[in-house]
Amino acid sequence: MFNILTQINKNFECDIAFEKLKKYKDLLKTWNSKFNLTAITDDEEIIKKHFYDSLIFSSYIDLINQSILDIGSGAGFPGIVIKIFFPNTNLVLLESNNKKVLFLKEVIKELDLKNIIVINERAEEYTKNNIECFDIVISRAVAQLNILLELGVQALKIDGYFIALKGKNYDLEIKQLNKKEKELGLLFDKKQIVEDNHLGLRANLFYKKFKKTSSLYPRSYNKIKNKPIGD
Ligand SMILES: C[S@@+](CC[C@H](N)C(=O)[O-])C[C@H]1O[C@@H](n2cnc3c(N)ncnc32)[C@H](O)[C@@H]1O
Repeated sequence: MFNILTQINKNFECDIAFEKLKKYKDLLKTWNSKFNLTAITDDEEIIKKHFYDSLIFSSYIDLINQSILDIGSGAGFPGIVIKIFFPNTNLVLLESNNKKVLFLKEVIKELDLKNIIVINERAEEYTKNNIECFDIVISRAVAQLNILLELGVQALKIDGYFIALKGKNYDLEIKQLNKKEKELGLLFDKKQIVEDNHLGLRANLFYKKFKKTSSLYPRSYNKIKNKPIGD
């Protein structure tokens, strides 16, 4: 059922991981009827559009022993899936929605995942108080790049990677930044483009932190939203 994942990495062929993934999928479907966690409910679609999509980036970066912050984890993408396949990572799932936080905690308990916690807070508050704590900050489908990078950059260590999992409009989002990511202490490093019949175009963008981020960032959410960097 999960064989498609071995296209990303043949080491993903592991009974324990697949067992956890199956449990996760079942929990997602059960809780979805109460909490409306995802519009994707078909088994094959969950595997491709959530599980597979959450792992594509992992072929471009070494995740062993890395501390990772997943901003706006929602129902656990990509954070929970990363944890299942890379058990020796340290994961923080950051999510502002209470119901999603309850679900994430239930998944962690039921799948018996270790070194992973859920924080019920907004990213712009959390990152202000957790400066340079993570090797990797990652996020999928939370905000446009010119907002997202400011929300998360303070929490990233120097030389760490900010990875934004994006779709077909990634080019426009990069243009909107007007190269102002440098002001945050980030440099565009590389991109991974994958085109697929079911997923469409996926663009995983890797930014590297080259210097400390000014304490001016992140600004309040209203300021970020009304005047994103690069505007
Ligand atoms: C569209 S969902 C995407 C969820 C998941 N990353 C995925 O790809 O399926 C966006 C999630 O980000 C959360 N979110 C939005 N802004 C946030 C913020 N500033 N801090 C923390 N979470 C946030 C929302 O509550 C929501 O669960």
